[in-house]
Amino acid sequence: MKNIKDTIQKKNGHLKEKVLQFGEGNFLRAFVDWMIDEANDERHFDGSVVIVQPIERGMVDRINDQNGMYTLIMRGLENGEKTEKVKAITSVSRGINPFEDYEGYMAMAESGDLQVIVSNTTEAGISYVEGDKLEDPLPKAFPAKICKFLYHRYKHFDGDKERGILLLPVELIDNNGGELERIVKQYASEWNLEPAFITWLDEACSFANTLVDRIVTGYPRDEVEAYSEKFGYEDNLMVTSEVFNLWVIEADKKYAQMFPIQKTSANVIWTDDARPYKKRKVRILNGAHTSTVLSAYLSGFDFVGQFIEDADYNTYLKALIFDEIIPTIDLPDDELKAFADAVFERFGNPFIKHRLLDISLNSVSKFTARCLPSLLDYKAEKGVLPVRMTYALAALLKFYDVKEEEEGFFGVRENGEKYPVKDDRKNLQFFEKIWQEKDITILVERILANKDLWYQDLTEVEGLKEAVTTHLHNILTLGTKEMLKSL
Ligand SMILES: NC(=O)c1ccc[n+]([C@@H]2O[C@H](COP(=O)([O-])OP(=O)(O)OC[C@H]3O[C@@H](n4cnc5c(N)ncnc54)[C@H](O)[C@@H]3O)[C@@H](O)[C@H]2O)c1
Ligand SMILES: O=P(O)(O)OC[C@@H](O)[C@@H](O)[C@H](O)[C@H](O)CO
Repeated sequence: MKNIKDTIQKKNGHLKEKVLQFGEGNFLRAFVDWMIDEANDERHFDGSVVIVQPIERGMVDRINDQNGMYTLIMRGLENGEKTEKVKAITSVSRGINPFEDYEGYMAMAESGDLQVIVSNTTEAGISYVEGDKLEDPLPKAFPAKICKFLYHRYKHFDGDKERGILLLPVELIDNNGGELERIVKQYASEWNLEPAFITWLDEACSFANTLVDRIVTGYPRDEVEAYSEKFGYEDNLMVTSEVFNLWVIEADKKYAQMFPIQKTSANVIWTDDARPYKKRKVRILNGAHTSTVLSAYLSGFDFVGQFIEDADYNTYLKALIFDEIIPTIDLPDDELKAFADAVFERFGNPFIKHRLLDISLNSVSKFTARCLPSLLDYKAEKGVLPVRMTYALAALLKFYDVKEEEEGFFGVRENGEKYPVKDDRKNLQFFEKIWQEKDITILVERILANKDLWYQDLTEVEGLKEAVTTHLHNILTLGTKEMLKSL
């Protein structure tokens, strides 16, 4: 069977390369590149995307093998009706591996066509790494790479304010644009770059805070053959997602003219304040994922859709969202409830097979960022601890009862199956060691006291140690699901 590149005509081959994208993962390809594809189809943008691989191991070769093209399959319910929309995405002009083609990568800094930089380097990407230098061809930290790239551009164009860049990081951390800007400036100061460069960053560039929302389930492993048959071509980069999409961008409205993706059917909001949207989404949708999937996986489920169908998990999740998370968010009640109802519908999407093990990746930092704020706010407001959220923390501890083997760290679920646990190696080593402790009270105390995990000593939260110890004890004796039913 022929490949997509030999079957589909690249309709936008003539476009100017206006966007540089750090990250070649499923999410960006099913979200940003799709929006740009729509904007090109409707002749609002006329720009293509150059994808840069942010870390040494990646897949830009595979992207180039397909001439940047791939198929996006969007599936879901619209007004209760099942819907499937298929689109061959042709907005990506090419991929660059900067570890192999440094010149090609830096040439982009000199491009007069370039207007926008998008990034998704996971929650780990926007961070400071000590020791990165301007002389390093590719500094390790992503913000250091950006600082060097922008400095090169600034020098090349002699500080021309017309050559600034709109930066749109989509990493799911608080204040993503602000953080990227802060660390870029930290490197600029450490590297003694001239003050005029900082002025250029301030006046010609914009680091926008953004919030993204779309469930992207990636390569449809089990359905690839059927889809290839249907499309009449082979595509190694097929990606599946839900139909729902939302991109909230906090930036000056002038940028909406330059990058007019809101003119398409994509759901894009340009705003002065993205924080309420972010809080609502991260606490309700991502918080619900992280507080449920570990327990559900231990109980024997593999996909989100399965636990939504289960009466006990459904009841647990409703109470968790409506009684424990929503009261901690300061937004109109009807808006929050509408969003939560939509999340239930999205989790129950009959087409979406969202693997619990995929969602479980890096659950410690996810719990800290996505669940802990709700738990602590609830305690502060009501004076008592939220029972389901504390249960979720106990389930996390059980999920991280791991042992290291040659291929990584593994836990064992209640049906005896082994499962991989993926997280920071230091965290996993800590959990392996601590689980040798047989006294549950001591075990919980040591885990909650570890500030490297939670950025604070959780034993200082009144009653938390006791609540988690009781839940964990019951999980170990009654079983994860039996314990959940009793909440
Ligand atoms: N899949 C979704 O439903 C979804 C939705 C919204 C946001 N996201 C966010 O997108 C991120 C990636 O998800 P995906 O589905 O594209 O995964 P993926 O595995 O397909 O892609 C991961 C991407 O992250 C990059 N990356 C990994 N580690 C990095 C590091 N240390 N520094 C810099 N870059 C790094 C990789 O190069 C790759 O481009 C997740 O962290 C998630 O928070 C995902
Ligand atoms: O993608 P992660 O691994 O950061 O988190 C897992 C899910 O919670 C996440 O992918 C959601 O599906 C997504 O954030 C929806 O917009």
